[in-house]
Amino acid sequence: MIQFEGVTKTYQSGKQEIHALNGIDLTVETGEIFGVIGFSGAGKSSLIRTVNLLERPTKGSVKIHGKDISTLSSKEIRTTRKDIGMIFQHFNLLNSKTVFHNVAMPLILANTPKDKIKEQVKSLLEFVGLADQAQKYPDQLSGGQKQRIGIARALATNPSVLLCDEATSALDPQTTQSILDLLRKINREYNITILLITHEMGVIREICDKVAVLEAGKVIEQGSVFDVFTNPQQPTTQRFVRSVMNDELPPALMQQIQDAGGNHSIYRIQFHGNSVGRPLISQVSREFNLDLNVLFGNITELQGKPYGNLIVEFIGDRSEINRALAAIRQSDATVEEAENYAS
Ligand SMILES: Nc1ncnc2c1ncn2[C@@H]1O[C@H](COP(=O)(O)OP(=O)(O)OP(=O)(O)O)[C@@H](O)[C@H]1O
Repeated sequence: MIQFEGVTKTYQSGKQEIHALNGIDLTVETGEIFGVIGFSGAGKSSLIRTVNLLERPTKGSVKIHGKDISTLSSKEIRTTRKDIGMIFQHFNLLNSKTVFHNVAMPLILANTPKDKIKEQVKSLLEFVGLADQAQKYPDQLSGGQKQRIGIARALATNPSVLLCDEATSALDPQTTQSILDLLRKINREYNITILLITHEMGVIREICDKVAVLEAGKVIEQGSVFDVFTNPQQPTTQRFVRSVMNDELPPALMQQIQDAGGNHSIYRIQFHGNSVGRPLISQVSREFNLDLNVLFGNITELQGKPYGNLIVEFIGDRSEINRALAAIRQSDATVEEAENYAS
């Protein structure tokens, strides 16, 4: 478990004070994949650097498995470092050393016997799918392969926590997917807690259990990925969610609605849980004698749960529309007026 309690980080830049973190309270439970998202300058790197002991909080504490890491003795720091693996956007490999040597590095530093190193590096390279690349140099490999070496190196000391600093930001979408699959495998098979920072909401959607949104050094929203994606509260969170959950009407259709004039009753309906599989729209149309014009729709999966999103024009008697909306709200669905689309 990682706990941030009132974490503040202030940098001194000449005479200027830069408040990178302003009282962060977050708890990452053991075995969780926790994502922190924010735009550039939000404070993500500063946050992750307080966990790997590269920065000390100006105020507040960071606890790993209940222990405040700022009060550790140098011996405890060495032990704690072994318990925290880290991977980086630009991999941070030693280009003059072989793949084998890069992965072996943390074990060499920990004075591990040579035969043990050989055995462990072999099994790590097998785990990340690079068993046949041990004698190559990083420059001879692709970005995805380099990140796999980074991951093998991070796992060498059997950490219980893995920190990922924009680990897929330099990779193409297909390679990103394979690295995210590998991270999920590490989490599930070894119960390693993963804390990742990213500016890509797709990464959060793909593998995280929980998410926190960071803005100007503060957590402005946090929760389960399902809750935050289906009901984002803050404008910044809504922007991030929109970047991956395309639920906007095509401009030509929007124009058509506006050109038609009149009062449109256009609503956004979100289906969760049991309501996803039900023929709610046709039932409502029949029962309340309404025409329902589906303008947009998609069904996706979040954390293994189906989630549907429809934008629907209700055509018919106003009082019947109101009754229909009340009936939809009674099921596992939420309805809100899509005001932007009305003329
Ligand atoms: N060592 C430092 N000295 C002075 N200011 C710093 C230092 N490190 C970060 N900052 C400042 O702190 C703020 C937060 O930076 P940080 O790198 O933590 O954000 P970030 O969300 O990781 O951004 P990016 O995605 O661009 O890396 C920024 O205003 C940055 O300029």
